[in-house]
Amino acid sequence: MLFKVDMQVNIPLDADPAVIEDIKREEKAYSQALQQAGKWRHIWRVAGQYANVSIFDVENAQELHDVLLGLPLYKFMEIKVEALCRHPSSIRDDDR
Ligand SMILES: O=C(O)CC1=CCC(=O)O1
Repeated sequence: MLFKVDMQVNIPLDADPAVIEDIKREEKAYSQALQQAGKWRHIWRVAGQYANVSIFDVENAQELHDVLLGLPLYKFMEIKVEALCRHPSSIRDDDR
């Protein structure tokens, strides 16, 4: 199943910069491993915001839930999820 996920990151102003840098490093590794596995299909920065728009390709909503709760930055995020389905005009074979 494909899902569009909007992630807005809100780091508290009083957070320890060294701790946050560690979490961001973990976040990058976590995200890139899921991208390599084909689960996190796309990630784009939203211009002008500390936010991204991502497309996930997972088995079901439970798997997406588990992936999102595992994000190292999860506790600093506002997350919005929308389920996607194939558009009748799509020419892509891998859209489901
Ligand atoms: O910077 C972000 O948008 C948060 C994030 C998600 C995956 C990643 O590597 O950074």
